[in-house]
Amino acid sequence: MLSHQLSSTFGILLPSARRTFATTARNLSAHNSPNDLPEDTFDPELAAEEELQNVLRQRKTDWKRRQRGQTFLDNLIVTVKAGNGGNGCVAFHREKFTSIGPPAGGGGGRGGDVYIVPTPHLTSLSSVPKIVKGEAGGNGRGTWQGGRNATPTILEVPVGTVVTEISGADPRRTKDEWEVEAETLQGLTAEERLEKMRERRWVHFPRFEEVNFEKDAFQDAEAAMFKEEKDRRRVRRLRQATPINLDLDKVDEFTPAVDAPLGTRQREFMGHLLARGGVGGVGNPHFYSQINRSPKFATRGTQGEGITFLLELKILSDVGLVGMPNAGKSTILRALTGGRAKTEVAGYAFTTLNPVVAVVRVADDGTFEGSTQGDAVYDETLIEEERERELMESGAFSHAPTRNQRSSTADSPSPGDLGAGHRFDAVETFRFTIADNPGLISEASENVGLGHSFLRSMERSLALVYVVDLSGPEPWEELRVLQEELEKYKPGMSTKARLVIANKADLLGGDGHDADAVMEAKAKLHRLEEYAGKNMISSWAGGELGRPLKVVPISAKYGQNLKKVVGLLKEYVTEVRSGVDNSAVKEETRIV
Ligand SMILES: Nc1nc2c(ncn2[C@@H]2O[C@H](COP(=O)(O)OP(=O)(O)OP(=O)(O)O)[C@@H](O)[C@H]2O)c(=O)[nH]1
Ligand SMILES: [Mg+2]
Repeated sequence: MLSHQLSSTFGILLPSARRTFATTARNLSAHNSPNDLPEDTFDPELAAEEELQNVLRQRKTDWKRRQRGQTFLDNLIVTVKAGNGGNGCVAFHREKFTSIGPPAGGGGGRGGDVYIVPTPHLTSLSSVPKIVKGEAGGNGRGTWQGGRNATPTILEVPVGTVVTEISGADPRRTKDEWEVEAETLQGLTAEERLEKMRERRWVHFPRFEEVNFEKDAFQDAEAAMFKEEKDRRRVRRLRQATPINLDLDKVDEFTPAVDAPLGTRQREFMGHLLARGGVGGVGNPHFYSQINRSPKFATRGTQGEGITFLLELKILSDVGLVGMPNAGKSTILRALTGGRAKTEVAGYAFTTLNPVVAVVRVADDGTFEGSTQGDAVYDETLIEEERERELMESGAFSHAPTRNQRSSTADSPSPGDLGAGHRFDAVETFRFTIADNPGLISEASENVGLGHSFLRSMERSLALVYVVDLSGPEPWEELRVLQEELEKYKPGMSTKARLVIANKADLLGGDGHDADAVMEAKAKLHRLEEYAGKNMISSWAGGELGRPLKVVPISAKYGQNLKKVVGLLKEYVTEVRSGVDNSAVKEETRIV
């Protein structure tokens, strides 16, 4: 929608049309000026392919919109049921010349435990199942063959997930095996109840059920079992009194003990235990005694623990970008990280579907990683891919030095000479995280557009930054809507805003020689500043006084004036992190 407005107001080519000119990217990277127009080399094959890509992307976006934020999950209730233990077996040994052998039923295997482990490969809880079932242990078999122990189930969740056990009187809590049994036994006579309870606990030799019940040996075994079960129940209740609470904010790595004796088996780290599997039942040899030399019963395995958990994904970032679709939030993120953050940029609304958090690294002199990229242009993802492919095919990278070669030839580099990536480590003195969010539109707080699940994740940013499209007809109107939506979602939320970024300033002011256009651009920026100064007040981090929001005009695409933004953000982040206000008002530099 906005790109249409842009194209008509400022006479630039629509992105989809622009992409069909194969030389666009090369032109932009060679001259690096917004006013250089591409040569007309239309490639119908490329155009058709790009059209198809566009349709596919648009379809994905439409589907996502229809889901109303359902596919981005940042909180989820998961019921975990560990595996049941395998049943014991009733069998007697048979072999040649031994017609009546000793009892030989094997025990059941252990039920599978369920573990949880954080992984950096996931970013949302949408792939986490709502019900997790552990594997059951194998049943015992004849000739003393024990059942197989079940392999544990490992539940992978994104890093930053907080796991809370739902316990107590909460109706969402999973009932334990005794509560479930009590429910099923309700309304039955005493005899029926005993029958049901025995059925759930014992395995009998075929047709010996009634005989077993009469035997003293069985009744003793049953009494012992009930006592043991009582202890098990008490242990389970004690465990429930201290609910599991985990904050999985880093990837745990298995570090083998260095002082372990040689030959000790190191247990692999599987994650954090959520639910313990059931114990396997015992086979009939277990009940062999002088008074019962032919036990014809065995026990069933116990049930695995069933626990309900609330998983919450906390996407914590220092700064959250808030803006309408197409304002250029993703481009800003890419420009600030020197293209390291891989977030999609395209000229249609709702390109970004899930929040993306990236780290901005700053050196002492205000240089940030993105500013080390020279005159890089942060264009739409498709155009950049195309540009890279063309360069690769033309062999432009064949003589490029490797990372090692680069570092060995550099003598005493200044921050500006260093490229992005590990080499920036040497000069980095400050870092903060910034979250690119999906676009907000009017009524987003009523779950229109991509819904309010994103507003919830924005809520977790320490500070917010508005991003508006300065080339749009009324950027102040965008600002008003954004503020209104934040307030409607949660009153007071807009006071977290610290800055207004007026993006796409390169589209204003003509080619710089047209005095009228420059005046017009300046007047527009002035009006925006006036609006922000009058209507938008951010709260001090530590006090009650308000402070009007600053407006910084930038061009994310051409990386202009970003140093100013990074400088201010560094200041604000330090302020909100410490809860103390120390902002110094400095004169703004303008690029129009
Ligand atoms: N001329 C110009 N175009 C820009 C600038 N920043 C972004 N754009 C273009 O604006 C369009 C939208 O950019 P995105 O970064 O995808 O916008 P967004 O705010 O992330 O959009 P959504 O993810 O849909 O909310 C793309 O075509 C960008 O190339 C800029 O500074 N100047
Ligand atoms: Mg985006």
